[in-house]
Amino acid sequence: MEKINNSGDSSAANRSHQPFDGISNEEAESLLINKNNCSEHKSKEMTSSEILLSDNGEDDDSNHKKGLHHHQNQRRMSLTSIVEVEPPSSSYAATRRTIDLGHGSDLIYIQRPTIRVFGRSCLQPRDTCYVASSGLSALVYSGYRPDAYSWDDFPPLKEILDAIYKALPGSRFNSLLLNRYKGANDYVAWHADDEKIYGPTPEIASVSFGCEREFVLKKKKNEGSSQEKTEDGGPAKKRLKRSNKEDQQSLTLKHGSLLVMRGYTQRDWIHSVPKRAKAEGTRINLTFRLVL
Ligand SMILES: O=C(O)CCC(=O)C(=O)O
Ligand SMILES: [Fe+2]
Repeated sequence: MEKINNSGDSSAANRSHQPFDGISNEEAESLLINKNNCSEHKSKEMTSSEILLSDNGEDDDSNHKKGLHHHQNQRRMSLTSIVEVEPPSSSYAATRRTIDLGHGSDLIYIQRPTIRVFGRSCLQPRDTCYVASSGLSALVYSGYRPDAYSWDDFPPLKEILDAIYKALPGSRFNSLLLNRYKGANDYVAWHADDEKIYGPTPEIASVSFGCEREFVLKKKKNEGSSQEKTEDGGPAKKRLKRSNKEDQQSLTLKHGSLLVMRGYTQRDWIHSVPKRAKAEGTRINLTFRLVL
């Protein structure tokens, strides 16, 4: 992610944008926030206990000091318990430095993980968290390899997954990338989720909570698209430079919505959630994926 990948063809892809009824109010509330359209209602800033997992470590190390606060007997975990989970140990170690000043003084410095964009190292412009079944191939994107949390730590995620299965019979997902957009300036840059671990036609189920945001798709620019190939698979026609309406799609992803990207969407299209000045509230997005 965070990368522009212009490789691949450009055949049309299956997309759907449907109301996602699978999540009860209670469920949504336990996961979130503010159901208002944030451009109409200024959202209250989330308190620290409401903030979903952040791997940025930029505030302090209090979450880590508090240690695990799993309320395992609780049917639904509150956001508080989701927040106060220690990150998986190796990424934690990689981004945390202790400096012993001697004589009983020390410093702890926690670096927010960086990604690489156009060869440059930068901070992710949103917070992320990766949850995956054990034993799967590692996810690596933009030079960043997040460690995976366990599903068992977050019962609400399993319930959301069950609701997705009801909406999408026959689907299967074993991993999840969570994105938290804290406000107008958080975004995800143009990219395709075309990592090999997802296979050639990944199905990605994307559930949104909180502030609605625009989701934009753009057809990849490469020649040799499947649409442009001749029936016998011969050379593609030269592509016209100007883009037309069919080359772009834009959807508003509302609170509680489910968007499914399927078929060759990742091969042939790139997508983004751009910065939007009016999107003042926090948005949580969960993308369920199948690592093959
Ligand atoms: O937040 C969204 O709706 C999209 C997130 C996304 O594209 C991703 O996680 O790969
Ligand atoms: Fe994506």
